[in-house]
Amino acid sequence: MPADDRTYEPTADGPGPDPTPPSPPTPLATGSHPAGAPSPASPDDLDGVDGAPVDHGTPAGPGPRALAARAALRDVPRVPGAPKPDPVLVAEGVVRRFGGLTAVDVEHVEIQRGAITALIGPNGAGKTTFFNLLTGFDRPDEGSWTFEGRSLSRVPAHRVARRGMVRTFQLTKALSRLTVIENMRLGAAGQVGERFASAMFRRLWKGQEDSNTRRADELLRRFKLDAKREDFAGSLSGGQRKLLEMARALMTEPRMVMLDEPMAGVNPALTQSLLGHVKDLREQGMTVLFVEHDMDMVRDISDWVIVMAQGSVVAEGPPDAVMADPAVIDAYLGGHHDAPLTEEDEAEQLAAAEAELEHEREAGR
Ligand SMILES: Nc1ncnc2c1ncn2[C@@H]1O[C@H](COP(=O)(O)OP(=O)(O)OP(=O)(O)O)[C@@H](O)[C@H]1O
Repeated sequence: MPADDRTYEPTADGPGPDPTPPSPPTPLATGSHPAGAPSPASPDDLDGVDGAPVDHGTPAGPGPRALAARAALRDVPRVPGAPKPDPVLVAEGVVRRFGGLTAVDVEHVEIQRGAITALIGPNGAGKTTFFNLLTGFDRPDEGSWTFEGRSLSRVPAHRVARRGMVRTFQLTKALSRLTVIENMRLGAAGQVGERFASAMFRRLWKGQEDSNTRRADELLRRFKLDAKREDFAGSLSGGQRKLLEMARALMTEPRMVMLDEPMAGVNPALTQSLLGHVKDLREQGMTVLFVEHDMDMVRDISDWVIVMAQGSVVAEGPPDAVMADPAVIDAYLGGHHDAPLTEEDEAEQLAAAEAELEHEREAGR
């Protein structure tokens, strides 16, 4: 299958060693930064890509677009699949099975334009699989969805990006071996996974001194990564990688940005800066959908929260209401991956992992 037509690009390779481990999936726990606390922003954070000042509403309170998003969602019924006043993304009957396991079974979901929506749920709830489907990195067994009123079903990832919807994906090993500016140039091509990264990169390298480079440099300045321009992406800290992922996603000037665990592996020193940047996306008129286990972040920046459990949407509403919902707490407590492993489970998982490794070794011979 030609590179441009592939639909599934697993990004199993995570980033290299990070100074801070990812935050554990603590069910609905709160941590270092207070719920709902505004994030302090430096004056630099208030500049848009084009230099226009952007008010993301800190530290004085929510910005104008945040207030508008919350007002628009105020009367939305707090039920799974609730219709939104101005949905930018509508998914209908999306099902993805892996053998006998139904990983995603979303009856109906709508994402409000211009709002920050969090997608939460226990480990294995199907959040990442749903992200992969919506962004063309995987194909569903059933279902359809539209973005800005046009069908996106069966549209491959790079075309999804061209339509204005991008997602961040982890910096794979291949991308870690490229410099920061090279990663940014690659971002101009839309979303590509590791397998195609180097091929795409060679193609892009030809016209390097073009407008893409100018935009890349503007974004690097905005995300305070300009000093790292020529460094290998693999040498960045966990938080800087997240910033790079976000900056790279903005290369295609998207209207909707999907962030997969933006806080995982981020040093507390960079937390507020990252939150500020996500709020900036909303203040610039973008829609944000993000998967996150860090409930502080969810509370702090979301206008709306959608909860998945066992593949389905089980609750929706504003952050505080959702987090107090007994059905949500049950869903988390019922998340089988969150339960402590028994010794037997542990031995079983170890044996399965060893068998898989052995299988790979044999296949490689
Ligand atoms: N390629 C695959 N092959 C087989 N099963 C898969 C595959 N991808 C995901 N699954 C299974 O589908 C279910 C949903 O996984 P998914 O990663 O989407 O959950 P998640 O909510 O993103 O979890 P987490 O919060 O831990 O990232 C899990 O049971 C997972 O093991």
